[in-house]
Amino acid sequence: MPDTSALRNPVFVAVDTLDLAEARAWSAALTGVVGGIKLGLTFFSAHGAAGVRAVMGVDAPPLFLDLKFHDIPNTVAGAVRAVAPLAPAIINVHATGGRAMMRAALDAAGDEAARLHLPTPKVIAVTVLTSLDDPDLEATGVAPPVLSQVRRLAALSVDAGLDGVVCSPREVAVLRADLGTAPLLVTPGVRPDTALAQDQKRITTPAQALRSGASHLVIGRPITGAADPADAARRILADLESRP
Ligand SMILES: O=c1ccn([C@@H]2O[C@H](COP(=O)(O)O)[C@@H](O)[C@H]2O)c(=O)[nH]1
Repeated sequence: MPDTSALRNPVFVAVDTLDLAEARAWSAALTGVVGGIKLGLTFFSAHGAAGVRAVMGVDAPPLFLDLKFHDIPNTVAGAVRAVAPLAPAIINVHATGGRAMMRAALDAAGDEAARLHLPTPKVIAVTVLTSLDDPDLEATGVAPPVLSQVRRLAALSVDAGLDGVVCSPREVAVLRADLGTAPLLVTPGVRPDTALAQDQKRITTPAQALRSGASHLVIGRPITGAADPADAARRILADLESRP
């Protein structure tokens, strides 16, 4: 079974590119360095399941297939069944899809993995995108602060039986206190001190995210945008190891 334990290596690199050759090169360079590879909407929309297979070599670390499904329960269940043969370690849905949709995703993931004799993927839910702040949330019709909405959706996700949530590292400490040690708390919005925030609005450093209780850190452009992605990832990991 793929090891999704964050304690061994918490960093999942976000491979966000339209270019298949570039994705393969990053994956090869980062295999053995990072704890996992995250493929999301950019890559999957361009290359689909065949692209995922091309990027995930035999030695590749666990796959987080970040497709953020958000639809009615029957449709999400179908999408989950469709990606199950790719053997992702983690898949996700939007928590705002509601309890029945999250249950449908969970059930489909378990049933299809069993049918295919594959390990069951962890199913987690996105709470509030890390690119949103309080005014952005309010503009969507949801009352701020973001933290309240994150707590509400995280509680709903765990109550629905999901394995954890995607949140910003800024919410992790509160969610650990709310939910305990079991749920995966997967955090994008992670930026080393020297990196630009870019379109991320709720960020912390990798060390702060881990110290707060994140189980997995999703880091994309600070690694893939570097001249030497493997070196950038090693620096982040060395920094994490050097801190108590
Ligand atoms: O709330 C969310 C959910 C998912 N993401 C994804 O994580 C990576 C972050 O990449 P960076 O380059 O480190 O910003 C990206 O693939 C997003 O789709 C997120 O950022 N926030």
